[in-house]
Amino acid sequence: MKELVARSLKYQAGKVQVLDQYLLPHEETWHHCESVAQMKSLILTLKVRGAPLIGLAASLLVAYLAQQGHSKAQLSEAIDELEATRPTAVNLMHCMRCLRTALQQHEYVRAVIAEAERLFEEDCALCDRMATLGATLVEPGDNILTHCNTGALATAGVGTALGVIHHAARQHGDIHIWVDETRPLLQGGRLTAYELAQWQIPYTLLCDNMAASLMAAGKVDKIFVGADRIAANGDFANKVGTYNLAVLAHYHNIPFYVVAPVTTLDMSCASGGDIPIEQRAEGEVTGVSGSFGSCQWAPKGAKVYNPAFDVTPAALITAWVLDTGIFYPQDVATGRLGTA
Ligand SMILES: CSC[C@H]1O[C@H](OP(=O)(O)O)[C@H](O)[C@@H]1O
Repeated sequence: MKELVARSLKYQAGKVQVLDQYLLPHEETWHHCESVAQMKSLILTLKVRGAPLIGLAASLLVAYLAQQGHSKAQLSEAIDELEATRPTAVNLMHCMRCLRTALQQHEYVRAVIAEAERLFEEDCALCDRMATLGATLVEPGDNILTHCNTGALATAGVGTALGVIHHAARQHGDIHIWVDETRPLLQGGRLTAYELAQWQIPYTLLCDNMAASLMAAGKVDKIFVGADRIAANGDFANKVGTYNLAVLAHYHNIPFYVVAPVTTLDMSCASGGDIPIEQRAEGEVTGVSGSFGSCQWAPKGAKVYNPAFDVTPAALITAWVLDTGIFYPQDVATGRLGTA
């Protein structure tokens, strides 16, 4: 396998290495991953996270196991297990489907390794295409609001929605970013703030429930978010709280853009109602535990609702920024969403 290096995932010195995103921003710790069980745990605990990245990390691990001499049957089992780790982000299923096809080849070891390398390098290239396309929608002086984390940490390239912001800031210089902290796991407050600071892009952090008053005050010009799965009719699933922003943006006539690789499109889902939504543990809502502290604020035994994602209907979306182009509602209506 060739050396592959991204912001939070790399194959280097013969090892699959992942940056522990749960410990960011205060600790940069890399884990060396050698087994399916270990990769599943890293993905389930969001130490490895981000729709494109979880697919790529799983792919690198399968390629590593192939290189280590695992049998076709063992690799097939590994692919099935990894594919079932998190149900919403379709990039994971896309990557595992690609490896399953490679595994059917006679020279399956070489084919699986080549496919994992292709997926990694392809994601890096299409992040740049999306960022370049999306930056054409940004104007000098824009105040842009974003949700969760969709940067280089979540992909093999510059990111999706945050990649657009990165390229737009390089072009216009004077844009400012409103960062939703993104309860309960604070991907915005911990990771997006961290990436924007490293890129020296001005930002202001806010609690998710503050976005409405910001829009009412006319302080948000555009909203850019990522996606975990886009249905055939343009509805999409993304980090919970995205739907809130879309409804508010519609009410306040603020352009609302979703940015994702075309592999996020799942034509087998006719509409958003067909997208499986991951439900997560109560402890993420009742308190916090990790490098950023540990305490429980809710009473013991509190009942909790903790969906990791929500679904935004296509009617609330201004445009879909994919690596194959920028698509508008009329493109969805004529079945052109995603076509190059
Ligand atoms: C380019 S990342 C897309 C997507 O993934 C994130 O989910 P998670 O942090 O649970 O892995 C979030 O929904 C991002 O918008």
